[in-house]
Amino acid sequence: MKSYDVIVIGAGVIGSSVAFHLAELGAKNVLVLDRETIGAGTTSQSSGILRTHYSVRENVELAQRSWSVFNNFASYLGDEEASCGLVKCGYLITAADDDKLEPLRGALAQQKAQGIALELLDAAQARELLPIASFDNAALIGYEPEAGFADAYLVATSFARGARRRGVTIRENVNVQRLLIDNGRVTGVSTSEGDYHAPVVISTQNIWTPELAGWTGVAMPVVPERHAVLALECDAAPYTYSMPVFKDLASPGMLYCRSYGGNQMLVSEGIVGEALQKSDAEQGDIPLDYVAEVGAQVADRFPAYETAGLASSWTGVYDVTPDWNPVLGRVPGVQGLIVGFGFSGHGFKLSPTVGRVLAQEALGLATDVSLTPYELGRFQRGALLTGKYGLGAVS
Ligand SMILES: NCCCC(=O)O
Repeated sequence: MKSYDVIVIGAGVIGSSVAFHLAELGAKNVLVLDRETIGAGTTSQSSGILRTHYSVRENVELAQRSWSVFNNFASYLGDEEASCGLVKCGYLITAADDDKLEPLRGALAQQKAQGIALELLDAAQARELLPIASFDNAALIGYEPEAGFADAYLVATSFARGARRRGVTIRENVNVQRLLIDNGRVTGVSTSEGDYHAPVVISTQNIWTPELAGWTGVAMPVVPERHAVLALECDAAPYTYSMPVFKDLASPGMLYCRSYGGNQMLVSEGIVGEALQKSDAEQGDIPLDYVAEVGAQVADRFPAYETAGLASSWTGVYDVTPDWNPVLGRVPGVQGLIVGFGFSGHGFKLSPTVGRVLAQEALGLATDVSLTPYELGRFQRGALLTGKYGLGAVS
């Protein structure tokens, strides 16, 4: 079987980004393997939100660097046909006078100190941007103009195309069945179509990372968690593309919303979801009670949505770690193995930079940002990266 310099497992948005950056940084002989097709797993379920708002300082930097890629996507890829489907509508976040207020104030100040363009708005200014919402209970409102949303599937396929054009081999519908390890060092992978050899393997297996734990005997703290997304339609108050993405820390479910299709509202809760026994990106049931519960929260903030209809709904599965932040870097005890997993529902917005730093690490180059805060050992050391709003996909 053929030998490669680096093998990447998984061609979702993270794996495709890793592959692109490996080639861009000069790797000549790279193989990517995916059990299905490029971007077909959890990537295609992403809500696509792009923001640099985080309460964890390290995440702000990953998101900030990534935003500049999304904002110049075609030139970054050197492909004038490439598009990430960016809708640059900005990001509005609010808290009421409750336990989220001071964490929000702190996160906004920290973002500002990190050079993020940010404005503090009063309710009237917020209503100019998002006239379908009421801001009666808003004690603090932050606005990030350089933010919005994009299409994660388009990004994954564009990175994959860029990787292929630079000589990377991407093989779809190939299932990796185990790692080949000799004397504590990776030597390749065994797959449904035979063995492939490489001294470096990068796993971007997302919700399938528990398989890697089984192959290596190294604990990988990650749980697949299902989340539901609703698309609501309200003729009296369409959520247009010019209206910002909105994060409502004052709602019980810490809702996030954005325009969907230019007139509907995509909405979901930003809290802990349904843990699954088995990794599986299949669609799950969305109980009517859940729709009613989220609908009531939406109507509290968007009064006209009291009479909104449910246009569509779907589920997405997150690879959730104990602190809702990713694990990036080498796996102690298995030389040559690098991982990127545990994105906990906010990996898309970080994907360009994560792909680049994992590629840098694999090639023995200095990484643009330190991977130390994200290393696997943080869970044992108790150096968690938990966000200040608690568990959920804000971090
Ligand atoms: N997967 C949901 C991400 C929501 C957010 O970026 O706030």
